[in-house]
Amino acid sequence: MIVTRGLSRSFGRVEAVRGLDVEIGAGEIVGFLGPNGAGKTTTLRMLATLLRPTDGTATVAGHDLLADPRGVRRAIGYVRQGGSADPTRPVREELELQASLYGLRPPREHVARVCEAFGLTGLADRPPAALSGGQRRRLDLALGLIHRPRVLFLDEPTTGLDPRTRAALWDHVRRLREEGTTVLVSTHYLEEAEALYDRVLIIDGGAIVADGPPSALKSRAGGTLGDAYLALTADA
Ligand SMILES: Nc1ncnc2c1ncn2[C@@H]1O[C@H](COP(=O)(O)OP(=O)(O)OP(=O)(O)O)[C@@H](O)[C@H]1O
Repeated sequence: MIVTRGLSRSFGRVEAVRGLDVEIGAGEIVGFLGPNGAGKTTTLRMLATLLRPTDGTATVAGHDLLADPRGVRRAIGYVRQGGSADPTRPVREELELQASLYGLRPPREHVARVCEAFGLTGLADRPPAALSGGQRRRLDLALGLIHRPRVLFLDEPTTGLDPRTRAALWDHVRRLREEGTTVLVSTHYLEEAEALYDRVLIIDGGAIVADGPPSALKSRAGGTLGDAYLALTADA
């Protein structure tokens, strides 16, 4: 579902992502871990066609990033770190607009269900500017999921969420797995990676330093996933 070959991106002299070769199958839920500045966001932005690779290539849901970026965009949802909601448009309208951008005319009930799943029902008439940080994050997630993408990229989705909303997001990701959605999630929460992800990719200095199920990384390190992470990544 996601295949990268030598995918690379430099910013001037900074090699943010260096020759990524990764294959992620349909329905896999993959955690993307790594220190600050390791290259996670840069990778996700390239896969979402928001940033052009300086070298290498990738396909997402069978569409080539460079040859068919529109095909990629139609197949994916992308929830970026800062969120992308229009601060002035009320939540319900924003969700309906997002769905229509993907050619969907969802019945009101679908939008209502998504609002319910992310605790937005009572907030649907408010603009994002009038939401708390965590409520806005929930809207970002709802916007990324409303059109039921086959591939979902989540950039630190649970940062700033309260424990209940975080648990609700986890439930949602488990449901997506049952529906066969492929999800690549960057996170700094190791307990989340252990509880939720089939597989973990650890990136450091722009290169993948580990790739496998959390249990395999733990047994290789002879300790916790935290021990494995610390052994595999360099001090900043
Ligand atoms: N627009 C840019 N111009 C110059 N350098 C950039 C740019 N965007 C990212 N970088 C650099 O590329 C490297 C990778 O950054 P990236 O945002 O991908 O890291 P990350 O793993 O997502 O980090 P974090 O966990 O802090 O979100 C860093 O050294 C960063 O400073």
